[in-house]
Amino acid sequence: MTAHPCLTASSGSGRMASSRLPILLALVFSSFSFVLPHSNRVMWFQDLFPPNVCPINAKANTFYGIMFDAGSTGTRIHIYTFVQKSPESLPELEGEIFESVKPGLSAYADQPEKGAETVKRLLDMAIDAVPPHLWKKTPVVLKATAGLRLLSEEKAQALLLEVKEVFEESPFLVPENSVSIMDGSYEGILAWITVNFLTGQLSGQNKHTVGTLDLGGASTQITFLPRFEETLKESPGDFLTSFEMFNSTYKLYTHSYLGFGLKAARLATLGALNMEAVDGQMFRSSCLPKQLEAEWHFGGVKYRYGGNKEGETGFRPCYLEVLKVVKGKLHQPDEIRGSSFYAFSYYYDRAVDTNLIDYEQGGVLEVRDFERKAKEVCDNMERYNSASPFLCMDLTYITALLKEGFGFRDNTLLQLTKKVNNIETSWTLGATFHLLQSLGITY
Ligand SMILES: Nc1nc2c(ncn2[C@@H]2O[C@H](COP(=O)(O)OP(=O)(O)O)[C@@H](O)[C@H]2O)c(=O)[nH]1
Ligand SMILES: [Ca+2]
Repeated sequence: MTAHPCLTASSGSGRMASSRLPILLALVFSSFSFVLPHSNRVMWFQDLFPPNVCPINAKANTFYGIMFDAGSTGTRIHIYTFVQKSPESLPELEGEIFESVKPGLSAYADQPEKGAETVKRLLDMAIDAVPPHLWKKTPVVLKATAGLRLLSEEKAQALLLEVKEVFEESPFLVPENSVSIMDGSYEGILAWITVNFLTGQLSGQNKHTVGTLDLGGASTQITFLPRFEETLKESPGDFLTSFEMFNSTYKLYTHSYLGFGLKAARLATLGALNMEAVDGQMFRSSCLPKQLEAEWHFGGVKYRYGGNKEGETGFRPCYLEVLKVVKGKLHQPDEIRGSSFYAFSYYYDRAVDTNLIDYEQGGVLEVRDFERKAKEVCDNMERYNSASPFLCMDLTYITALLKEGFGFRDNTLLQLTKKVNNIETSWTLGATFHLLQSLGITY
């Protein structure tokens, strides 16, 4: 059978996600208020590539936005497709093409050109996905997060400069400030916008927004819309930010804790975070299998680590080690104790790794579920068959971060979500809305 031309045109390894399921996501670009009309439309060829993202089938009313997430552990491209069916109707978010590469840009701190090359390879996917006559109208932006925040200014800027060159050489629209390090508070706000938009909470009268928890490699964010006056009064000033989008102003509680991402926390637990010259030093922990001795590369630095050969291992000593990393270091808003949160990134990944949730479906957990798994893994470390020697440490850190860091209760509910209506729950969608808004792009 001959492959459909659409498949040939977009045959990269990219995955196309379409918001084809009952909800079609519509947005009003003029006012940027978003509505969620219902549709049971079945798209032609929908399981492979919906026609609207196939260049050969692209309709005149399709437009695109390209957002790169330069995270500490990987670089990802999100190519969003919007469709306006008639001049009177509202443009709709139609789908997303998503692809990622590892490691992240910060691993190329001393080879900025090589780092930029990884961005170029991802951008080539957009050349296939966006029809040529729309290239000039399609904005491309890269925002870096904690990995680059932790590099020296000089090294980070060298990387960003090389990426900027890649963008300038591409046929896409390169807005001012298209390559930058994102402020941590935006990371939380934009992820909150994404999740609440995708779950339909930003439209209509009865807005019941949900808080979001993102656990990256190098930093972690918590964001929610405070309901109680107390929270506004008791929070440090820089934890509260007003943000305007979709014709509403949201006064959000948000904070990004740099150095509290899962991988940075491993280094902190090992006592190796921010060590300038590691020089073959061995870092040991009771959270690792006793006999383990290995090497680990993070942010372009090599670390040697191992288990407590002679000493204790297991959940209790591990928890005490990890506690030192989080105890008293995070602000604890009372209001969150009883509420439920959407959680993604490494919360999701580690819950999948330990069969707490299904990879495709996600699920709802209580904070104590992470603790139960941490005990199970840490107290059976020699027998537990895990892909990563850090599984005990990671689960213990997640438990301590949630309970002792943020102050959640054992029974606080966490909605573990990777995708909503087939769109990745990432700050990148919120950032794309913001970008299109600032560029005044309407069809
Ligand atoms: N759901 C979702 N998770 C993502 C996406 N991109 C990265 N992640 C997760 O983010 C985590 C890595 O964090 P990363 O962004 O590299 O580090 P950061 O710079 O500290 O935020 C891993 O758990 C990834 O699975 C995405 O588009 N969607
Ligand atoms: Ca991230």
